[in-house]
Amino acid sequence: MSEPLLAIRDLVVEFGTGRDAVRAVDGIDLDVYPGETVGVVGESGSGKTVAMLAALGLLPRSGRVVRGQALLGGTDLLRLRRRALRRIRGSRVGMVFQDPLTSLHPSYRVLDQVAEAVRVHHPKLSSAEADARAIDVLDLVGVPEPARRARQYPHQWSGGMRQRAVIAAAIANQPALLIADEPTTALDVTVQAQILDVLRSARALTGAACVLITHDLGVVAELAERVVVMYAGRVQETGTAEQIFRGPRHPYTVGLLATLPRLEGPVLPLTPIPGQPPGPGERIAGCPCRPRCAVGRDRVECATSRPELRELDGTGQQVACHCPHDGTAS
Ligand SMILES: Nc1ncnc2c1ncn2[C@@H]1O[C@H](COP(=O)(O)OP(=O)(O)OP(=O)(O)O)[C@@H](O)[C@H]1O
Repeated sequence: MSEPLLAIRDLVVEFGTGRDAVRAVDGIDLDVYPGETVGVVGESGSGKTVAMLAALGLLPRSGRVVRGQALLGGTDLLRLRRRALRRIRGSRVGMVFQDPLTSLHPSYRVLDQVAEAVRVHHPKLSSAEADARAIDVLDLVGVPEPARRARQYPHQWSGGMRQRAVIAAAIANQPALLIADEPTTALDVTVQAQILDVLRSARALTGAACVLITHDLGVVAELAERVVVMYAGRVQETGTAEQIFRGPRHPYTVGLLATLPRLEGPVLPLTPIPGQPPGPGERIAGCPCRPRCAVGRDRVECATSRPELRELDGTGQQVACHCPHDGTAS
């Protein structure tokens, strides 16, 4: 395999300080290879967003990286100065967040905002050239009549069209990496499939690798080649989409999959995973999944020792569990 484009190593992120510090990301490793899509899944609060924000130098003031590396093409983003990082964001890395309204400024025309994304990284372009490039990209992401529509303001666009504009701004500079954080969650169900299609074609057009952060395994099944399952700030399982969907080894992943509606076979009621994730700042001695795990709930080892992420049988699939599933059922 080639070198990873993005390699996150032992990343630890905390909010607050001293005894009140809350560890949101607790030593994760994550590799993204050129051109691939990695789905990062987990329930709300599992640390997916914070991990990526930390890697890109976008943590809110109360958050800090305690240790770790985020290597993009070998350069540690966590050691870069703000200006250098800003240059990388929007050029080598494009970002799409959940709510397009918060990514677009309400008082500027869509055209100005996409053209600005172009101009920041190509300062020598004239404004007419940047506008033309912006209109081309809006066309690529499926905005109808882009030359006319782009002169409107975000509030004149539907949610789905606004997300297309955000995707256009994210890919305008041909990034090597696209980070999409819950890109369809705020949208109407009918529009979600269209936006997934737009992401798929954005990926194909740019050849960018993609980190797709979502709590929705259905979205991951549609787009990702590899899957990382997070819980309580840690990676619990990782493997190819095929491995995770057909032979999950971590009881938590098995539970997550049971919450997925099935298109084939009898219609079964959805089974939520019983219980709640650990609260922020809760100290965990053993496996963080144990209180919600039918397999490990009463095992002493699960209560006392933290399972490390390890490869089980030479397939590349890794799991952090003392008593993994045998992988024969999903
Ligand atoms: N601004 C903040 N201040 C304090 N703690 C925070 C802040 N943002 C996140 N956290 C902490 O980090 C944890 C992980 O949050 P994160 O947003 O990464 O979760 P997530 O898996 O992306 O879930 P969601 O899908 O709900 O965003 C949260 O449970 C919370 O304890």
